[in-house]
Amino acid sequence: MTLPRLTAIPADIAAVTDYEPYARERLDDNAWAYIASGAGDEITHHANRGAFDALSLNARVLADVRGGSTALELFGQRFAHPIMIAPVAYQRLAHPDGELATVQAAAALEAGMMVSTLASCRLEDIARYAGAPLWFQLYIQPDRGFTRELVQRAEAAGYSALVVTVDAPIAGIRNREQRARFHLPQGISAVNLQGMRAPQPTLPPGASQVFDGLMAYAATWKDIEQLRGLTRLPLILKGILYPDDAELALAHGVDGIVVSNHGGRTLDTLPASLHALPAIAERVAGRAPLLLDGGIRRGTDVIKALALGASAVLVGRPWLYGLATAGALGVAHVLRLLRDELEVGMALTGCARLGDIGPHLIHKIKEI
Ligand SMILES: Cc1cc2nc3c(=O)[nH]c(=O)nc-3n(C[C@H](O)[C@H](O)[C@H](O)COP(=O)(O)O)c2cc1C
Ligand SMILES: CC(C)CC(=O)C(=O)O
Repeated sequence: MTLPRLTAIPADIAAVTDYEPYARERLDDNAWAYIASGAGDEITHHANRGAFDALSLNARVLADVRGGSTALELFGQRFAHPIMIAPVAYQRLAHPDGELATVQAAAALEAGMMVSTLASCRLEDIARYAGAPLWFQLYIQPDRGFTRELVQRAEAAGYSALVVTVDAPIAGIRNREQRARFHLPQGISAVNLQGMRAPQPTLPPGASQVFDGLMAYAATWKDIEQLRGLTRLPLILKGILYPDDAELALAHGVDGIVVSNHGGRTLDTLPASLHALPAIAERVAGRAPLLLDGGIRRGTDVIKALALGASAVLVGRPWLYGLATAGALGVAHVLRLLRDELEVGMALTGCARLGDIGPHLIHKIKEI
């Protein structure tokens, strides 16, 4: 038995993590296994949080922060704050209104939003509610002609950047999903992929199901080169953790990078995304904006990510739990909490602008 959605926010939801138990009571075991889980032993999923908790901030006192602002510009687009809605598949698993509720909350809170290729609502319907930049997250499909059409549909609907997720050419080993026998319930599907041909490679005897089957049509750098030629939209790669890949991305004309381990849902034991960020920031050296996701649960986490080289962050599960608990209201509240916490954190670290946040804010224990 699952509980009904809330229509008002109770006082005991004071931080975004307070939504998790509320969401659990409102989702069945099937949806919960998909939404909350990570890959394998969930080591990376937990490491994402641990990395933020292990860093301390330096306070700065008596700074004049009047007139301060969290605004920024990315790829020529203006954002009121650097907290974005990460692409998340099948949001109707969390709430019947799915992505339509999320985009309305994002619009109200002026949050940029990335819409998944695997959205459970039509990308054109979602775009109607956009209030801040809406970016399309692309999973390159085995049918490359269909992939091109999808990009053209997103462009025509007004999406203002293309975020190609490159870290999940095949699903990770999701044991929690397997144990719960996760399946998409009837009526929830990747509606934007309707009509696509799904080529089935015939495997010669002895061939590998993974290398020759599941990976037979996986994207490579060649596809990024082709996409670069296909679209004038800013092209961002999501799921880079290794500096050499960041370098390759730039060499292929990519405009931005999301440092991400997919919320710990692809390869378990990858490093925490926060730990991967400094080496990538060093290699990229300001040639393209970096975004980061994985484990952001507090405004202070946003400050830590920006201090280590990110320009903005993406948030996944927290607002999904808000969506499951109270629909658009819950998503909006999660965004509000994070933005308020960011402003308080900036004020207490003496930062009037995002540009004032830098490595000096990360506390280093002096060796004695
Ligand atoms: C239920 C769920 C579905 C996801 N679906 C997608 C997706 O379709 N495309 C994608 O690029 N990332 C997807 N992600 C990963 C998120 O975009 C993001 O990288 C991750 O959730 C960030 O970590 P966090 O949940 O700790 O904030 C998904 C994450 C979750 C939790
Ligand atoms: C099919 C999956 C790879 C979709 C996804 O991105 C996720 O569940 O994290």
